[in-house]
Amino acid sequence: MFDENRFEEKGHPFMGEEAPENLLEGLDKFSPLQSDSESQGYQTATTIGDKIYVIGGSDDGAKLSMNVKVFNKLTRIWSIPTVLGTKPVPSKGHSAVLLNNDRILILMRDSPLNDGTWFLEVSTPFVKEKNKILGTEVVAWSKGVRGDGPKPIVISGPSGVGKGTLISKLMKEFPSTFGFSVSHTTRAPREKEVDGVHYHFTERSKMEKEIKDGKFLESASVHGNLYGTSIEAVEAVTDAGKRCILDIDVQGARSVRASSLEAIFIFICPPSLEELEKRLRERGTETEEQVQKRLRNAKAELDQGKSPGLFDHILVNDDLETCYKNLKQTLGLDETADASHQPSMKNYQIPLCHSISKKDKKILIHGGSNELGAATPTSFLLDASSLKGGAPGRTRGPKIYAIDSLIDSLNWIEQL
Ligand SMILES: Nc1ncnc2c1ncn2[C@@H]1O[C@H](COP(=O)(O)OP(=O)(O)OP(=O)(O)O)[C@@H](O)[C@H]1O
Ligand SMILES: Nc1nc2c(ncn2[C@@H]2O[C@H](COP(=O)(O)O)[C@@H](O)[C@H]2O)c(=O)[nH]1
Repeated sequence: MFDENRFEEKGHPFMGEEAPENLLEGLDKFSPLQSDSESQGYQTATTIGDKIYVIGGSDDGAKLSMNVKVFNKLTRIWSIPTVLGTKPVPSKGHSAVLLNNDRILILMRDSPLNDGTWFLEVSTPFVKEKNKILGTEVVAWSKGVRGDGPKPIVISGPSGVGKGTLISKLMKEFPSTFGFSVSHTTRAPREKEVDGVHYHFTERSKMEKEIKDGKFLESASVHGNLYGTSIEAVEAVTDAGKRCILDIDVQGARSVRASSLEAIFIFICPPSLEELEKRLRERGTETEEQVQKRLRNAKAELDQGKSPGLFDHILVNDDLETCYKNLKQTLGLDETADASHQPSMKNYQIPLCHSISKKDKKILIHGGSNELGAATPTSFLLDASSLKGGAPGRTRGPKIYAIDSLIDSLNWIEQL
């Protein structure tokens, strides 16, 4: 049984190499090799309770696959779980370290740290919830994003209030900061709407199947059609290094609030129902019957918008420029600065050959001995003690400290 508090030391996962003797001397605080995570060929095997999670797969020519299968030690039966989230691009192998007993940290060999740090969640709250809904064993991939990263923004409000108009203004003024989460919908495209840009327009039966397969962060029936945010839509924006904006209805906002996606929730109100009706009609995109339906729904949505704890901010969109200014203020954007500007973090390479030591949530990735003062560190300390977010979406907050010399690495071990 895994014991979170014990020290562990893992050898190089694929080559069967042992850590250099002089490093092992310094690692005397760590117990000998443990069996929580072992490897064979291009796979790692991580034991959690009665289950062994085997990650990786066959070498299909130039590419390795990142498949997941589970061996139940009690029943001695292999199973293939439902895998949610975007899986890592295969590399030259990986290391696996169990964290928190609910997720496996995966480090892709010979990859930049920014691209090569992944988590396979096996029993986080998100995975447990999906287990229940889907009735199958579920695991979920989530990429590690260094630093805190900006929170996604959920914008809700009745149809015609001006959500899309405000979002367009924001994306136009801050093109490198924000990215739009392109939803799926079963409604027909409007004249100027482009598939894949405004929405992914889809068939109801296809979308229903994808919802069942767990591909959506949230979905809802809105004004008679299905709408939903796929996990992929949110991840695509984050992968582009942008802050994700979701334009979704109140039911969707409620689902996202209940998920592990930490976001800022903003509700946009009209100055009056009369003005809302005027805007909907003047937009001219709906039939009279649809306008009536949207107005009826607006009353309920306005009530729900006031539900305690659901929205962090409520803004009234009376004068467009005033509301836009308030929105920017709410998001901490001033008139001139592009808020995407974050201090850049150095992106080191995960060594092709490395050993891993772990104590609690601190992981030493030792890439072999390095000359004192060498330009590129080969050892790193990864501190996973303040992880945030996770599947669906990215896991924010793993801290990486480069270790420049063997002496430093021994000092770190002392501090562990
Ligand atoms: N402050 C405003 N004053 C006057 N008209 C506005 C204002 N904000 C938006 N509009 C107009 O109202 C109409 C509806 O706006 P928009 O399409 O952005 O609403 P929406 O909330 O995104 O609607 P939906 O939820 O149906 O997508 C548009 O024609 C837009 O130009
Ligand atoms: N729950 C979700 N609601 C969504 C999503 N995408 C859009 N919407 C909401 O639907 C209505 C109608 O939109 P329209 O484009 O047909 O006018 C509006 O309130 C949107 O916010 C979604 O992915 N999930």
